[in-house]
Amino acid sequence: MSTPRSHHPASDKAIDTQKPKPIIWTISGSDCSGGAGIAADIKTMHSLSLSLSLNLSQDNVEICTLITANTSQNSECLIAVNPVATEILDEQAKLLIKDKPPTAIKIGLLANDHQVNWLIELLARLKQQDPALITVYDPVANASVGGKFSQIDPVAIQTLLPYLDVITPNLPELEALTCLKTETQKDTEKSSGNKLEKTTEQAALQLLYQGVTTVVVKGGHSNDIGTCLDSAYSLVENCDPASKTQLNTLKVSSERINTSYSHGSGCAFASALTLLLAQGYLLRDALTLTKAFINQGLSQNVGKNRYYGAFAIGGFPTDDRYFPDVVNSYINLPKSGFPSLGLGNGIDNGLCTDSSNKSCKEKEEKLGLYPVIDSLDWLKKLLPLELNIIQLRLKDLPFDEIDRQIAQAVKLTSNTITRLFINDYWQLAIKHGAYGVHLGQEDLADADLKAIANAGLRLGISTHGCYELLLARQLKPSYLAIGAIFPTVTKDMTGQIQGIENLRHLLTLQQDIPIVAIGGINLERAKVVANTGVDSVAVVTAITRADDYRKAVRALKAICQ
Ligand SMILES: Cc1ncc(COP(=O)(O)OP(=O)(O)O)c(N)n1
Ligand SMILES: Cc1ncsc1CCOP(=O)(O)O
Ligand SMILES: [Mg+2]
Repeated sequence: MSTPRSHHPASDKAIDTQKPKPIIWTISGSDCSGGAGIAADIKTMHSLSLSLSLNLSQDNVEICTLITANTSQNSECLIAVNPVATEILDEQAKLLIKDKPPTAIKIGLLANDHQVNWLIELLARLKQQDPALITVYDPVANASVGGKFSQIDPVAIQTLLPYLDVITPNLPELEALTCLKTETQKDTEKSSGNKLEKTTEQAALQLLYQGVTTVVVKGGHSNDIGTCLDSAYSLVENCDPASKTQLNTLKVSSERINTSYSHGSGCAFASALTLLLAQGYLLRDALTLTKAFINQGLSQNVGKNRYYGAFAIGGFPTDDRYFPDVVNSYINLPKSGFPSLGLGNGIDNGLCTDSSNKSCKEKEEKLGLYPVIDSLDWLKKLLPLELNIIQLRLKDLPFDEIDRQIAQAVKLTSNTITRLFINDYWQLAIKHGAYGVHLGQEDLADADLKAIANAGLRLGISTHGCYELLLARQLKPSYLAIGAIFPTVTKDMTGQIQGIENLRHLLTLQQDIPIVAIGGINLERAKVVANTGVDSVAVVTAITRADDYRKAVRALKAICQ
């Protein structure tokens, strides 16, 4: 499965227009009432794709349909399935392969074993031709309105698993696929939450060992009436099946939305996930956005007196209230978060100890330009240019030298208006009393966040997409960085290029935390980035490789103010 977002060219306009248009096949049943199946798939993918682009006229997906069954159902009952012959499906697939080869395939209702066997052959062929093909299977077994869709032999499904990137069972479907009991057991008092979760995890593991790459378990049918937890499980690459830490788990949880208008929400879930993966979102972000999309649809029907009970398909979710909580494993979290940067709110920015120094006490409106530099030489050159913030990002130096340079940098910036952030070395930042620390996602795992907060240091955190942003937001940091906005020569950011549209979407989740944009930002791109409303623009080479760094700083400062 290819998950990284594609590299975007320089300008905003080019970013809007030059994304490859994915072709998505949906192999699913038709619901004559239009709420689920193929109809839900088409509506979901077009609606998401149209609203994904800020330029609303651009529908960035091509959808082809292979209908497996013509079902007779409405919002109250399912009375017939009527499978389509595999000869017809095969004829259609052969035609489509010629001029519309798929980027991704969303699979829904499979009506019988013949169809499963046909699909296995088809996927084997297509995956051989294009190993990047994304396949997502929603193993619909029962209709939400009651009634069984198919009597497929579980062994046939097991043979299908190696050709699937993602399978999206709800808890009853997971039980049916694995013969393991999960959280749907009514017996909640006897079994602790943890024990139940283990069983779900074990069931997911079983499917992973049978060959599917990722199992996304939808928690809608769990006994927990307060929350709804969706989890994605995949194996750590090259893991030893005997080892105990072999699972990668992502969990997103939301308050449960009580509505009976959910007909078609499973199809919408798998379709949204397929579209987002085909658009290049990483699994963690595709999962988070899909959950937000589903919450948005379910919320729209709460308390309304509608005559038909279908899930409401909206656009790309941008409203914070629909986004789930990312379940974190942070321990030792400081309760009240980290100090603010004292921007334009009358709060002392904490930089000045000399009360006679007037300029030092001034409050800025915006953080503005944020140079990230790798030496004391650069710090000395930039300090006279009166920047609100600078980061010292030292790499590949002996520890003693890093210690010495950080101590010196703190001295040089004391009693200036410049906030000095130290990258990575949080202990040395505390030791020498720096203004703040910048940490990446991996750095966070080893950092003592309480010690940083207790020492009164500010904290900036790198994020790359909505999952990490929601995760980092829980720490109440002093700022959040989003990157890389564009491809950059400074650091390998393969698969993490956000683009301007995604930056705009992410800004809707910032709450009151200042946002710093970083990665591949030069003078020309800085205008587009600043126009999104970010609080700060961080750059390395736009300054360090400029012909005239003073001129570059002046120009960038003017854009970013
Ligand atoms: C402002 C800002 N944003 C992002 C980064 C990257 O930090 P990190 O992910 O920890 O990577 P390294 O810089 O350590 O390579 C940053 N330094 N500053
Ligand atoms: C450190 C870092 N983190 C994300 S992108 C990046 C490098 C930014 O450098 P440049 O401004 O030269 O693209
Ligand atoms: Mg780091």
